[in-house]
Amino acid sequence: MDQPDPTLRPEPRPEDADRALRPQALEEFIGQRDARANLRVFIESAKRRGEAMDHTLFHGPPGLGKTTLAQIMARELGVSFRMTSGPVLAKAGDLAAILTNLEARDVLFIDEIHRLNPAVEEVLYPAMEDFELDLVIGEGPAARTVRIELQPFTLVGATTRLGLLTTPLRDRFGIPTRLQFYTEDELNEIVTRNARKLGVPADDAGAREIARRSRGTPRIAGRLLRRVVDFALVEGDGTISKPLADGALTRLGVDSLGLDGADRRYLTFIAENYGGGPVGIDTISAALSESRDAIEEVIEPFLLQQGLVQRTPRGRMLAQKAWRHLGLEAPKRGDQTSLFE
Ligand SMILES: Nc1ncnc2c1ncn2[C@@H]1O[C@H](COP(=O)(O)OP(=O)(O)OP(=O)(O)O)[C@@H](O)[C@H]1O
Ligand SMILES: [Mg+2]
Repeated sequence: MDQPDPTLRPEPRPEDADRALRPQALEEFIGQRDARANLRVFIESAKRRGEAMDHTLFHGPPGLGKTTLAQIMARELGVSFRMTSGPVLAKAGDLAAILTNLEARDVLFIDEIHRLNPAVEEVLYPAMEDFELDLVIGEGPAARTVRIELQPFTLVGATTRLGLLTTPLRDRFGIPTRLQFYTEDELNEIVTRNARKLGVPADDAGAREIARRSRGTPRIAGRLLRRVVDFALVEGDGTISKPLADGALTRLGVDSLGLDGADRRYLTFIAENYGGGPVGIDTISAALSESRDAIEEVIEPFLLQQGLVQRTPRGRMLAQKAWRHLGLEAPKRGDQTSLFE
């Protein structure tokens, strides 16, 4: 089975040379209006009080700006940014070493926080709540606990899977923030600005074409822009117009809704093998050779948001819009059809 083109997936890739394009200040960060407005207040308040800002949890699909916002928070708070991730913190001691090295009000960013080892998570609770660390030293009857005071700090967690967080951990975040897919207008602004930064200007229709086909995701917009820039420089006149963007994106296999090969395989499978569903996630996962996690975290959120697919208790179902997009005729289901229009 053909593998999805990694360029078009929202997960981070090593070749993401997007540091130059990453917004550095809250002011430069486009979109996520509500989250941004709230963060501005909480950051300003923490600064006026001279205290560490409350622990903040960013959740939402990959590539929407969780890491970027965490970095911006540290910069706006004027503190250091320390970064680690759930899978990297294997032992309680790993986390303890990081926590004891934090300075007052620092931001500690834990990416993929839903993948913390339970023993490490135990250490995190008192650290988040009381800025204290209970360390067990030694083993067996000689074991004893020492309590270490920590500097007050801000934990910023990020996860694509809020549902996998334990309740005690979730409850310890004062500021839970859900990131949303970006609108076409917001992505248009991001693409226009980034094209200018890359020295290859885009006219409005050109930028909009890239925005429309970026799956609501700035990371994908950044990647598609870089590829379109290549076409503009080599086969075009060094600027991005709609025909140029359209031609480049079509050659990259990005369709008019921004769906890539994996998305289309998912939709086509349900259409052709299950008459539009319902079909269970495990069946889809086995048939497409994609992990269930990848389907739930990466493929489905955008298809659900676009109203192409519905989640029902009996499984996934295609909506009318998906049939239209695939250019297929939806089977007649009697009175059920209207439910999924
Ligand atoms: N609001 C924005 N404006 C401009 N660029 C953005 C914005 N949000 C994100 N980006 C860009 O999109 C890319 C992905 O952002 P980021 O790494 O913060 O996503 P993420 O949510 O942490 O993803 P993951 O879940 O995979 O870790 C970065 O290159 C960043 O520069
Ligand atoms: Mg990230």
